[in-house]
Amino acid sequence: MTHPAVPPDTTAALSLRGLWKRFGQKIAVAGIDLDVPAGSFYGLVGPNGAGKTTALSMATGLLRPDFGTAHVLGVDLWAEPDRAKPLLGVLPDGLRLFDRLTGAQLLTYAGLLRGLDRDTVARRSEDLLAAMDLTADRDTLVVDYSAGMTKKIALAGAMIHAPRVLVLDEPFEAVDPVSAANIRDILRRYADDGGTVVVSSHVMDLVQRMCTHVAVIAGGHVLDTGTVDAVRGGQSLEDRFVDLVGGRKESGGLEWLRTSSDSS
Ligand SMILES: Nc1ncnc2c1ncn2[C@@H]1O[C@H](COP(=O)(O)OP(=O)(O)OP(=O)(O)O)[C@@H](O)[C@H]1O
Repeated sequence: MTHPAVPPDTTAALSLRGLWKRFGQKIAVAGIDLDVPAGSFYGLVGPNGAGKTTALSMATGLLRPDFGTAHVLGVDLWAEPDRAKPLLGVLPDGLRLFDRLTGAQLLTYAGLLRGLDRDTVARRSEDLLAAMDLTADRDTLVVDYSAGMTKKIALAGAMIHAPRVLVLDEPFEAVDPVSAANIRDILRRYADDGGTVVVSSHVMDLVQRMCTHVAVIAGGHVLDTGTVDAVRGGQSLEDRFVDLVGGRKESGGLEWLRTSSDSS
């Protein structure tokens, strides 16, 4: 629940207090408090429908909360969006891109929109295309990219203005293992240099290996939060997640699905 008495942590990369969102009858996020330490690699995990995307959208200026606040490095996002948004790079869930642009054009567009000059945009675009292994496809229309390539160009677009905090919803979904490893290296270097990364993911193994901190969310609430080692407490993160969230089912009930020749 909300703790209005605990003020936001102004040293944190992200400090969420009492975030709340209702869609009709459905309470998607029911009072989330969370502090993401600056310089951390923070994983947000939770079952489908837990409220991760809704919480991240409210934390990054994409969806207005019903209640609560989000501070980015001490700046109140919803009170001062013009100051807070330059600090953020965001890869939203299901992002719609201008996919009739080429990869290179899309990065140019993202850089200019962020107020960078053309030379800086050109230099950073080439660096990012190389880092994402997309140089050979720089002049291909994004509509013709694969799902993984699209994810990578969107991630590059989120990084071009060198934000202090990167918030990435499922950044590794559909990305091949080699590209995923390259992206992990890029993100780890970014965090080592003082940047903060927040990722939502369903892949517990990846979060356990990659993240310093984790928050487990279910039913719109934070169930546990802290360093990955503290949260998993000697178990694998996956086992701890299942303990916390529950919901393992006996695999009965779908008898009709069993392929047998004697079905009528
Ligand atoms: N625009 C919307 N209108 C109505 N209900 C919504 C809307 N967005 C989200 N919800 C509901 O809010 C709840 C939380 O959704 P959300 O997308 O935040 O979950 P999630 O943790 O990101 O899930 P997943 O892991 O499946 O992506 C779900 O029950 C969802 O159906």
